[in-house]
Amino acid sequence: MSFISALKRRWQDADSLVCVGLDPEPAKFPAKFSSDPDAVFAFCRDIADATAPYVCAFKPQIAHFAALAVEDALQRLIAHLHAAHPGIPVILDSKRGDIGSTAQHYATEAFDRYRADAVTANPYLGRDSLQPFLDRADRGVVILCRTSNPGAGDLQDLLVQDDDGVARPLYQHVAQKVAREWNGHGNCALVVGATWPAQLREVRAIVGSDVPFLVPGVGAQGGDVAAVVTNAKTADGTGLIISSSRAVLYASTGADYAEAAAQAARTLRDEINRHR
Ligand SMILES: O=c1ccn([C@@H]2O[C@H](COP(=O)(O)O)[C@@H](O)[C@H]2O)c(=O)[nH]1
Repeated sequence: MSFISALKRRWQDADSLVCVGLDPEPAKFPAKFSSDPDAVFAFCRDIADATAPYVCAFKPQIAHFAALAVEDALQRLIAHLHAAHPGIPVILDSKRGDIGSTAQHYATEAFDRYRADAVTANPYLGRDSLQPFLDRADRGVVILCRTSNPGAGDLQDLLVQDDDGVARPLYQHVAQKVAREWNGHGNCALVVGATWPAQLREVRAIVGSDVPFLVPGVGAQGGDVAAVVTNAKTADGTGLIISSSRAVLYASTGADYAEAAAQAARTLRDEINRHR
């Protein structure tokens, strides 16, 4: 099943738009992991198993594994997610982007090595840099549009003339490219941060209802859940993958870490659903 089909099914089956981000930081792990040589895998597995009933997707962030030189733990974690939670799509957050010949290797890394259902990608190098990802029709390509960080506007807000001579911010061009040219296989999604409610509304107006949004920035970054849902949901009350990492992962650093993570994911799901 394609990424988009699996996502749509999961939105319905779990009645959830929540994505749990898997961003391991061993310094924040509960004490029981201090002498575990496989702590990164074990902690992420426990969090995923506890939160699975409440999510539409998982999003491991590759830098958190690579910095610790535990890419093998990421590989085993994604294998575990597929085996233990079939039907929950896995989005590898690696924000790749390079010339086409190298991008081909990044696509192989994400989809064949890690077996991710979707990958985040940076559009800055243009269409050919995304093509190896776009060509994998069964997998998702989640393209950075308006990111959640405070400096997002430094480049993404720069005004650029479109083909009709109208000046638009760069992030709107990305949205237009996806809607009009890059989504031929129907496998694109966009990253739009929860910290930018006005831009969420603008981008939804540009792309319509066929392009899901991955929305990081609720929880630790302070994004307003109600504004996200109100401004960016589609007519059927879906269209969103609202991602939270630290606020779920480290809801408790005590022995109850898994239960606390499950509670945080459930609470977020319920808050989102009140506004759908
Ligand atoms: O615009 C973006 C794109 C990606 N991210 C990633 O999402 C999580 C956010 O973590 P929180 O702990 O929920 O703040 C993290 O992996 C980022 O790399 C983003 O925040 N904004």
